Amino acid sequence: MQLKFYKYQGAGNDFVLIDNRQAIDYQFTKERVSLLCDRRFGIGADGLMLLETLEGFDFKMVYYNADGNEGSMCGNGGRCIVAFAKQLGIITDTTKFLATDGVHHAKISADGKWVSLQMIDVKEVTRDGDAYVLNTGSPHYVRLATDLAIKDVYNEGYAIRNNAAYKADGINVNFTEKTDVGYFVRTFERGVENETYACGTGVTAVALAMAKHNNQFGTISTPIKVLGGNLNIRFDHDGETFSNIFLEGPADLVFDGEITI
Ligand SMILES: N[C@H](CCC[C@H](N)C(=O)O)C(=O)O
Repeated sequence: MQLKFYKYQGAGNDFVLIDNRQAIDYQFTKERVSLLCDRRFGIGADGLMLLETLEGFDFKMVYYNADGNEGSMCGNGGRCIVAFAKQLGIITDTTKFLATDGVHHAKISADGKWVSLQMIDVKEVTRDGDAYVLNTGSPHYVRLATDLAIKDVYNEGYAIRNNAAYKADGINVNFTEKTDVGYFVRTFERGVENETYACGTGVTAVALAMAKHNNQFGTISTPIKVLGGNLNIRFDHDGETFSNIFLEGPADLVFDGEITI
């Protein structure tokens, strides 16, 4: 059978999107998803998403990591699926959808290429040595770094993701460095098991962790540069809770096609 797919990217974090409103008679097993996401044997992507119908919501987002495991929340994927919903004519400029971590609201520009996505509130930020650990829909480790442009993110990220504390459940590892206007971030992603060009829940985690690190309170806006582009995080911090968190950035359709499955 032929599977119609759409390939999107948000700041270089790329995804296969499938319109599953008609509930395709096909099991998206771990093996099948990892093959579809394989850059040599398949379409190639950091993750795969199904857009499904759900009463009370514009749609439901089902997210799989490139290794085929059903993942936790994906921020850039969330932004891309909002752009996909607009392209399909399901939404116009605002939306409410359900993802694995709960309800998300988002806004999309008239040209469909810029998405502001509300993320879940965050209350708990813990420490692991000099790093910060928090869950922004997915679990993240955030550590300040120097000379980030030439850092060995793959090997250092791999070592942290696979150490005794994180090996079983995995974690996404973010390294960050201050820039003139905000932060530069590079991320080793669980489920891709490699560095990606951007990670939405990861840059969100960095923005929150740095607000805590720098004792910043009130309404904060943090521009973040990643390998694949630029993102912005807006949020409120009252000293205990991070709320009204918005991840903002580009989302683009790259191509669409059909693949024999
Ligand atoms: N790329 C994603 C993160 C996917 C989450 C995944 N790597 C996991 O924790 O299972 C993002 O933009 O937030």
